[in-house]
Amino acid sequence: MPGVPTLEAIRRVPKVLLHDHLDGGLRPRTVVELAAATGYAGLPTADPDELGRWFIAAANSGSLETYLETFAHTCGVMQTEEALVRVAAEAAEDLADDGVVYAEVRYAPELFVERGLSLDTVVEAVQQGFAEGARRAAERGRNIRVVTLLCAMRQHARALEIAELAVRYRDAGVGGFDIAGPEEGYPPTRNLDAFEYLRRNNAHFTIHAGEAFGLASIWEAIQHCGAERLGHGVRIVDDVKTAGDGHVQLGRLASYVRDRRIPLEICPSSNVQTGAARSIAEHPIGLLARLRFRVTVNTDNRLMSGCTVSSELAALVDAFGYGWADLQWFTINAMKSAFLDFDQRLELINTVIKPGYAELLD
Ligand SMILES: O=c1[nH]cnc2c1ncn2[C@@H]1O[C@H](CO)[C@@H](O)[C@H]1O
Ligand SMILES: [Zn+2]
Repeated sequence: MPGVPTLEAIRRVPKVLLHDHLDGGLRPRTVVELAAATGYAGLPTADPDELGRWFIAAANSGSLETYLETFAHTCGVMQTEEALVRVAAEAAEDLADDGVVYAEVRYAPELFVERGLSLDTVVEAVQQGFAEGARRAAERGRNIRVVTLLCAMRQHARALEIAELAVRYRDAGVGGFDIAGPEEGYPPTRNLDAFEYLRRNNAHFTIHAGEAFGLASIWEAIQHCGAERLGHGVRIVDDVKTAGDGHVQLGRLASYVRDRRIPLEICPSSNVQTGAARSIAEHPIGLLARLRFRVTVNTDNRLMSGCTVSSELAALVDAFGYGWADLQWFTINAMKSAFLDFDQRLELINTVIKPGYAELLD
């Protein structure tokens, strides 16, 4: 089936996901059922279809801060071990059904302790859920490997504690660390102690930067904090100048990011919803991919954007005319950038990804 990649065909090829939030990927029906089971009374509606539409509309706000308000409801229903196990298991199954073969799913453990769970219990419940979900998917012939990333929230002051948690569980499925939450007013250097601790312990971390705020945030994340990857990072285009004759010139920071092959975890639909990009067609990913930055394509929040990895890729095919070779490039970029041992990354590239695209490339 070479030719233009359709959504159905894209769903069948192996894909890799590096930036997906556990609390942004629940099934609407699960939110409703967990609200009933746990006594959470804050949902705007108990009808799953309506609720799904509500999340997308509410997240379509044009600002990161308003977009983030929708997480009160998902976190509200994720305060018990049973709920965490179920949400993680369903996430693994949904990603596997979309053809994702390797995923890094992130969440902030500190958001799930409102009813007395300990941080350790939260991590163990989520790991159990992913193991169960991956096993159920494998029974249906869908193999997926899921690694978790622990986020600290920028506006709280628990980053060091969460970094320690990530290191404590690194041999139990936790692949790394991240900071999330509102970007403006919360520069990554506020959490320098956490990043220094992680580096001393040879641990992996990415930082949400260059989404709602610009180059200063990206520069701090890389040069002060030592981030290996950038969550979003789209604002790096502010350091790329295109002259009237089409000549493109990279500033020092953009050059550094490209030269060092620092992965950009791009989430197109999410960026349109928060106002970081005007539309998919005008999204900086087109330019960044053309300039051969280490671009990866991600969902961010499947519930709030009503998307999957396949639908994000299909939207890019529509907007930029990408073919199978481009989709394989995004996928291999992501696999190369994963917080996974080098030999395991290589094995997935050679035994799963390349064979999955081989007959589509002419
Ligand atoms: O695009 C984003 N930028 C910054 N923070 C985000 C984004 N998406 C989700 N979260 C935040 O990350 C927390 C942990 O998963 C979520 O609760 C949400 O507040
Ligand atoms: Zn994110």
